[in-house]
Amino acid sequence: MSDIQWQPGKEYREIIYETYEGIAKITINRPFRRNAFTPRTVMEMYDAFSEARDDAGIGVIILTGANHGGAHEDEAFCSGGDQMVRGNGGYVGEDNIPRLNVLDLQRLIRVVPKPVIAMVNGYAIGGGHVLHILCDLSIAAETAKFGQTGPKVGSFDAGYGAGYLAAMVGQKKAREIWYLCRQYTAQEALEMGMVNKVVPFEQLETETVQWAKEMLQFSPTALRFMKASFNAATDGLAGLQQFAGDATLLYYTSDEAKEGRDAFKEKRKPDFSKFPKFP
Ligand SMILES: CC(C)(COP(=O)(O)OP(=O)(O)OC[C@H]1O[C@@H](n2cnc3c(N)ncnc32)[C@H](O)[C@@H]1OP(=O)(O)O)[C@@H](O)C(=O)NCCC(=O)NCCSC(=O)CCC(=O)c1ccccc1C(=O)O
Repeated sequence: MSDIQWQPGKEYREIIYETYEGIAKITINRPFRRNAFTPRTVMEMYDAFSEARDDAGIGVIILTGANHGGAHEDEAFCSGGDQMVRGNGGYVGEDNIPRLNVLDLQRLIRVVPKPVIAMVNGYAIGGGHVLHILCDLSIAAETAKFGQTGPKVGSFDAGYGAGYLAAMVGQKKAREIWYLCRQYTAQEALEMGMVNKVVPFEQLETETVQWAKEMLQFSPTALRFMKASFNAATDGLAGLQQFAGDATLLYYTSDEAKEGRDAFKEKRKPDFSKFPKFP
């Protein structure tokens, strides 16, 4: 898709993890099923996002789908849960336990304190559509298609897939998307505010990496707080917890907080008198 020299990272079975100059790229690699996810795919994505989160050299994460080598119109970002492994109580993996573990991944994409870009190379459908919605930014190929299928296949996402989508595109449009199970073009997704930019398929990766590089020039702490503050506005107490956690992290790095810690360790009374009481 581009001539960017991605470096291979940790190895997985159903996804690919690569890095390039501060950017991590996570690619769902099940093109024969339009990149539908199994419990294993989701566990691997969870692990890869955690890997990118813990790596202090990584500032931006890209999520995308593997191409299967057909016409661009056939490519997929992700077609949601793999219906072939859907059992009674969720999606069944090799351990025979039925799971809806994509919900854990949704939370992680929200709370990972680095911008996540959905590089939508083709179909973003069902649970795959929800994943792109949850990413901080979405860059789409002109040929990408968007939509929910829940009511058609006996499923629904009444969490982020409904409420956060409605916050993004408006109540009427979100209801249309879910009630009618239609597919929308990349241009329509752009007009609805679900996508930041649409480019020809051939330029998708170069454009996405360019957006990542622009953000990498900026203060990671400022970007972290902006992400947390956008989440706090929509995620209730869980959003506030994330924002509060970031504030605590920043506070831990201050001499004022260190005085409290050091006084405890040195078995003395803390002296906070020297710290300014800002207006
Ligand atoms: C994506 C399509 C529109 C692509 O169409 P097309 O290019 O014509 O390709 P096909 O010939 O249909 O597909 C090629 C090949 O892939 C198989 N396949 C495609 N999608 C899936 C899938 N999701 N699961 C299993 N297999 C799939 C297809 O059968 C073909 O295989 P062959 O062997 O070659 O025949 C189109 O494929 C399509 O519409 N796919 C289905 C989309 C869909 O309905 N997805 C499921 C939605 S429900 C969901 O994702 C639940 C997610 C979830 O876990 C969840 C749980 C709880 C709360 C929230 C969620 C959440 O939503 O995240």
